[in-house]
Amino acid sequence: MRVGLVGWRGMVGSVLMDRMRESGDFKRIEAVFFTTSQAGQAAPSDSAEPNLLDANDVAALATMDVILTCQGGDYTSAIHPKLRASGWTGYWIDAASSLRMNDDSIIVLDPVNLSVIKDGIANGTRDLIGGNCTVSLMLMAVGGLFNAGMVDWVSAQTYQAASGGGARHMRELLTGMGYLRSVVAEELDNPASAILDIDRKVAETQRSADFPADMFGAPLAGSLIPYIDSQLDNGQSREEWKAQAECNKILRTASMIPVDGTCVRVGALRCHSQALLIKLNADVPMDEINQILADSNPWVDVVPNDKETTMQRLTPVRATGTLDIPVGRLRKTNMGGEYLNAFTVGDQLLWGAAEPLRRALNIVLDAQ
Ligand SMILES: NC(=O)C1=CN([C@@H]2O[C@H](COP(=O)(O)OP(=O)(O)OC[C@H]3O[C@@H](n4cnc5c(N)ncnc54)[C@H](OP(=O)(O)O)[C@@H]3O)[C@@H](O)[C@H]2O)C=CC1
Ligand SMILES: N[C@@H](CC(=O)OP(=O)(O)O)C(=O)O
Repeated sequence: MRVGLVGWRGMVGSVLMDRMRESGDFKRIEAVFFTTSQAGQAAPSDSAEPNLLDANDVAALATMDVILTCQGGDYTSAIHPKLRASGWTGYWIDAASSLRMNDDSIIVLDPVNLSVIKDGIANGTRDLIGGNCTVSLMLMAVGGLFNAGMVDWVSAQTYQAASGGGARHMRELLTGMGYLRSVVAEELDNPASAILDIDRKVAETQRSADFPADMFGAPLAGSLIPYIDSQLDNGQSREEWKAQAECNKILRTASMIPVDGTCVRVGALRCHSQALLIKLNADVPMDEINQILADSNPWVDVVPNDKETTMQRLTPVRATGTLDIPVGRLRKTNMGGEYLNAFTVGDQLLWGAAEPLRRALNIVLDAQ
C-alpha cells in the first residue's frame, strides 16, 4: 500500500518514524513523505519518492491508500474534508483530536480495543484516530479492569508532562529550571547560606515578568499549573472532558462509565502520571486485581506496593523513552473494599501518541 506520511518531522512524528524504523514497518509499505513547508526538498531514505511532496496538494494525497498524519488539528481540519469531498476512500490515521469524536471515526488503542477497530474496519470505517495521551495511558494501565466489566467509575488526577504542549513547551520548562538555578547558584555553592533566602529569591524570580512563561502562560519550573487545554462552560477543562468521552468511545461501552478529575501540568518532560481512584462493582481481592492488570497487555508492569520498588519502578524517570506502563500503589482505600487506589506512569509520546498510530497502520495492512 502507498502510505502518505504527514507531520513526520515534528516531535510526535519523529518518535513515530523511530518506532516505524525499529519495527520494520517501512518494509511493509511504499512510503511517500509530505510536508507543508519543504516541498521539493530531498525525502528521507525510507521514501519511495526522491522528493518531499506538498501536504496541501489534495490531488497528490488522493493517490495514497493510507495517510498517516501527526501534523496537528489545523491541518486535519483544513485537508481531511477536502480529501473526502474529492471522493477519496483511503484510510486516514491521525494523532490530532479533530476527528476523534466523529461518529464515523474510531479511536485506536488496539491492546485495549482491537475488536472495536477490526469491527470498524470491516464495516467501512476509514478514519482511525489516536486518543488523547492521558486517556490512552490510563487505559493501557487499567483497561483490563474496564474490559472485565469491573469498573463503576474512575476519578483520575493527572500529572502531565511539558511535552503534551509541544517541543517549545519542553524547552521553556528546561530554560526555567536553568534560570532558577542560575539566580541562586552562589547560595547553593555555600552550604552556610540560608534556605529561606534561596526560597525568596526563587519565588521573586518565578513572579518576575522576564521568567519564561510564554508557552504555558504561567511559570512551570518549580511550580505546577492546574489547567490544561481550553475552558468549558461546565467548569471542566477540555482535557478533563476528554477523559470520559474518549474512554467510553474507545471501549464502546453500552452505558457511560463516569470518568472525571483534575488535569495538572507538572515539570516532567515527557511522561504523564495519574493517580486513580477506581470504584469497582465488587470487593474483588487484590491478588485477582493484580493478575487481571498483569495479564491485560504485554507492556503493563504491575509494581508491588512497597516504598523501595515504587521509587525505583513507578516514576517518569523509569518510564521515559520506553513502552512500559508501570502501574502501582495498588490497594483498597478507607472508602471501602470496592474503592481501589492506583498510580500509573507512561511516555506520552509513545503510547500517548505515536505507538497506537503505527499499530493501527499494521492492522490496516493485515486486513488487506
Ligand atoms: N505533542 C503531543 O504530546 C501530542 C501531539 N498530538 C498531535 O500531534 C500534532 C503535532 O504535534 P507535535 O509533533 O508536537 O508538533 P510539532 O510542532 O513538533 O510539528 C508539527 C509540524 O511543524 C513543522 N515544523 C516547522 N518547523 C519545524 C522544525 N524546526 N522541526 C520539526 N518540525 C517543524 C513540521 O511540518 P512541515 O514538515 O510540514 O513543515 C512538523 O510536522 C499536535 O498538533 C497534536 O494534534 C497528539 C498527541 C500528543
Ligand atoms: N493535551 C495533551 C496533549 C495532546 O496533544 O492532547 P490531544 O491529542 O488530546 O489534543 C497535553 O497537553 O498533555
